[in-house]
Amino acid sequence: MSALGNSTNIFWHECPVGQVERQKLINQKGCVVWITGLSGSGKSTLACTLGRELHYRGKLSYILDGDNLRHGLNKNLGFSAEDRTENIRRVGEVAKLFADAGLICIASLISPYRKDRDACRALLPDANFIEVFMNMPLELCEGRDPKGLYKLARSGMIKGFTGIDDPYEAPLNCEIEIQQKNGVCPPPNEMAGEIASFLEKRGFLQA
Ligand SMILES: Nc1ncnc2c1ncn2[C@@H]1O[C@H](COP(=O)(O)OS(=O)(=O)O)[C@@H](OP(=O)(O)O)[C@H]1O
Ligand SMILES: Nc1ncnc2c1ncn2[C@@H]1O[C@H](COP(=O)(O)OP(=O)(O)O)[C@@H](O)[C@H]1O
Repeated sequence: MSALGNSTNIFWHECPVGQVERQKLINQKGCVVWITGLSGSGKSTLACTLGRELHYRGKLSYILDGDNLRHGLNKNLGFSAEDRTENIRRVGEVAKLFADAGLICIASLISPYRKDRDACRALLPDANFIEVFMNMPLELCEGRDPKGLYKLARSGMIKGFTGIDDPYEAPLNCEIEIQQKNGVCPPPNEMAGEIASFLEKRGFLQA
């Protein structure tokens, strides 16, 4: 019996079919690929390309995209520091469940605060949390501006926009950092291939 947060008198129920059994069934190991970076840095594009690459290889994955989750699970949250922290906490917990189910969970969120990303990492065995930093310059992201949000932020119509008047804390010890090469952003399939190779080498693509 334990007391956690606001819940008291709660019990953990073990089930005979666990993560190991599920992983054997689908011949892969559950983990979380956490993609962080500025708006417009290419997180969602990379998440989808990696999902497709894993699908081709016969591996089950699921994408948790910040923008999409704010249409449902997180629709009561805004962009204050507290709400972003709660957003990341919830997604970290959901990602942990997907990894426990045996899936390769691809989370793509700005996740601007280091302590929040580290808290998600701490929910899993360290090796099972693969942090990918989309290290693209603000000028590139702002130049892309596919949703016109940077323009609105510059004009003051959006307050607290990450990279403009709200902070982004770059990872200090991420597993994979993606940068421009000779001033050019690598194509999404090249980045996805790099992550898939990492997963293969670390043994996640077999049980
Ligand atoms: N103030 C502010 N700052 C940053 N981003 C904003 C803001 N307002 C709206 N948006 C849109 O919300 C998307 C980011 O959602 P996330 O859940 O990933 O953000 S966070 O991790 O909680 O910071 C982000 O999507 P991406 O461009 O895909 O990153 C924006 O489209
Ligand atoms: N590797 C890439 N090279 C060139 N353009 C890209 C690349 N990745 C994404 N883009 C483009 O950049 C814009 C932002 O990408 P998106 O994946 O929506 O970023 P985020 O999810 O970080 O906001 C889109 O218009 C997308 O087509």
